[in-house]
Formats: sequence, structure tokens, C-alpha cells
Amino acid sequence: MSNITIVGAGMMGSALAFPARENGHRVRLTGTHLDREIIAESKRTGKHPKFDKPFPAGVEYFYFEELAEALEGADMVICGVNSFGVDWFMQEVLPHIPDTTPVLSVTKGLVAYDDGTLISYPEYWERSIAPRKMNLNAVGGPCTSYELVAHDQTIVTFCGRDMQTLETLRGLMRTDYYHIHLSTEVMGVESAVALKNAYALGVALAVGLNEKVNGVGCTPHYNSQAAMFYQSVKEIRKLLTYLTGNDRQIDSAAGDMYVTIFGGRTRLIGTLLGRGYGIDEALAELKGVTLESLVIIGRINKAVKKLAQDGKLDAAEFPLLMHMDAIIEGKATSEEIPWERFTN
Ligand SMILES: NC(=O)C1=CN([C@@H]2O[C@H](COP(=O)(O)OP(=O)(O)OC[C@H]3O[C@@H](n4cnc5c(N)ncnc54)[C@H](OP(=O)(O)O)[C@@H]3O)[C@@H](O)[C@H]2O)C=CC1
Ligand SMILES: O=C(CO)COP(=O)(O)O
Repeated sequence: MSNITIVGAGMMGSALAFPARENGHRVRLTGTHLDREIIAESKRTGKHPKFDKPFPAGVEYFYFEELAEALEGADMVICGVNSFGVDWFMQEVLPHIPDTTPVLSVTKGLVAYDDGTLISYPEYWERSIAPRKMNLNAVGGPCTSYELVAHDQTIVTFCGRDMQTLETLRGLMRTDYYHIHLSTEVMGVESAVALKNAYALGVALAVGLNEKVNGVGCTPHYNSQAAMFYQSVKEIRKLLTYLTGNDRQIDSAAGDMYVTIFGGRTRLIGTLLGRGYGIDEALAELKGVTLESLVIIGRINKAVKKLAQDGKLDAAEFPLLMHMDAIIEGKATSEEIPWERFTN
């Protein structure tokens, strides 16, 4: 039995309590300062408010003030925050984790600098805490939290610099329904799964656009969705090649995009925008829903524009990205999707 501490009781962090506890480990699920109600309800009912199924018996719940106790003797710490909590985790949690304790982060996204540089969250943490060196790893790949909870067959990728650590983490977490591929290509995996969060919105735009034309509840149209998927893969491949020198992780992006298109929150906002909602109207309708895709679209779009200015990328090769950003900025609509430019 090992000790696994999860910090961040959102959907994905909490979902990982299932394989961890079902493997017989001691699991301490610790809320952020924003998760008090989740922890209170979990203590009271043994169930996360957003899941249909109770946690496996024996999962322990901690408020953030009890972090020191929750981290005591941890063999592995899972970071369960979303993009909005990355700095918070770095400032409030990393200082309390020993250098040698492996950290596994579920957070999907990239950090963008003004010069167009994009880096993964593990690299952002590494740079920010230097000269301190920690054992930072991440999870990418198609996995929707509530389906993991339901034991749907799932394949993900754990990535990090050290294969031996990754083997250990896989040993702790793999089950007969949670299958774990390993990779030392951290930037490749992390870029792929962050980029798909952006582009899944494009496919959802097509879903909404069809509903705008034919009415909500109409027969779905797949030509337009597939056209968006095709264009997404093209643009992601170019970005991956620019960012990592190869497109080896395009399969991670495509797999992960599939699940987000069908099961993610990105679909909700993309569909509303596709139906013609303005961004403010859509955000109001989805108040309280985590919408990371908007953040990543903004960051990548800004980076691509800067890189294009510097002659490092051709902005014309990213018409879908540019259009999604324009929709989010209220400067374009789903009816103006530049389909013909996708043929170049
Ligand atoms: N949901 C899923 O199926 C999957 C999610 N992921 C990735 O995992 C990450 C987490 O997703 P998910 O669990 O769904 O997200 P949730 O929004 O459910 O939970 C995110 C966690 O981050 C916390 N958080 C949010 N903002 C801040 C902040 N400013 N400071 C500190 N903590 C904060 C949340 O607190 P609070 O609850 O109050 O918001 C919560 O603990 C994301 O990056 C996502 O892309 C990966 C695979 C699948
Ligand atoms: O799969 C997910 C993250 O990779 C979840 O996607 P959403 O943010 O669209 O819910």
C-alpha cells in the first residue's frame, strides 16, 4: 500500500481517487481553498457532488488547512487543479512537497510568453521554482472524469522526464480499466492535449451551427463536424511540429479531442457560440462551468500572431484558430466560418 495525496477536489483530481483507492492505496483527497463545499459534502455523504457514484470506501477527505497532515508520508501527489489554479498550486502546494516525491498533474494547458514562446505547465513550474528541482509529471490523453468513475475503459499517457518514475506511477495507478501509456516527451504530450482543448471548440461550433439552421434537436450533421475535425488536426499538427520539432503526439491530440467533442464542457460553449450566442450570453448561460478552452485559444492565438510577425509561422495556416479567437472576442460569428480557406 502506498500513500497517494490528491490536491484539488475538482472532477478530474477526484476521479483519480477511484483507481488509486481501488488499488488498495491510502488516498487523501484534499480540497483547494475553493473546494470547501466539495470536501464537506464528500465527508458527509462519501460522494463528490458532481459524480453519480460514491467514492470507494476508505478515501479520506481534507480541507486545505489540513494540507500538512494530508501530505505526511505521501509517495505521490496528484495535482487536480485546472488552468486557473496553476499559479496557486505552485505557490501554495509545491513548497510543501519534498523534492523527491513525484507529482502528477492532470492540468491541461500551455503558458504563453509575450515573445510567442509556449511552454507546458510542468516546464513553467520547473522554471519558476529553479534552482529547486522537483519530480514533476503530468497526465495527458483521452479521459473524461465521470466516465473514469464509471470504469469505462480508458487509455491515458503519463509523461515526465524520468521513465523509472513513470513506471512507478503507472504501477500505483493502473487498473483493469485505467490503462497507462508512458512517454518522456513532456512538451509533445502536454501540447497535444492542450491544443485539442482549443480545437474541440471548433467542432462544437459546427454542432451549434447545424442547430441554428435546422433547430435544436435536429438530426446531427457530420460533414461539417468532420471538416472541422480535419482542419483541427491539420492545424494541431503544424503547431506540434513548430513546438517540438515533430508531430509524434498527433495521436494523443486526436484521441483526446474525440472525447472532449463528445463529453467535454468545451462542447457546451462551442455549441452555444455555433448557435449564434454572443460570448457574454454563452458565458452567462454556463456560469460556474470550467471553460479552459477559451483560455487556451486566446493564448495560442496570441502566440501564433507574434510568431507570424517574427516570420516563424504563417498565420494563414491557422484559419480555424484565428476564427475561433475572433468569435470569442465578439468580432466574428459561426456563420462566417472560412470553410474555403480550410482547403489550402
Ligand atoms: N474533467 C475532465 O474530464 C478532465 C479534466 N482534465 C484536466 O484536469 C484539470 C482539472 O479539470 P477538472 O477537474 O475537470 O476541473 P474542475 O473545474 O472540476 O476542478 C479544478 C480544480 O481546480 C481548482 N481551481 C480552480 N480555480 C482555481 C484557482 N484560481 N486557484 C486554485 N484552485 C483553483 C478548482 O476549485 P473549484 O472547484 O472551486 O473550481 C478545483 O479544485 C483541467 O486542466 C482539465 O483540462 C483532464 C482530463 C479530463
Ligand atoms: O477532457 C477534458 C480535458 O482534457 C475535459 O474537457 P472539457 O474542459 O471540455 O470538459
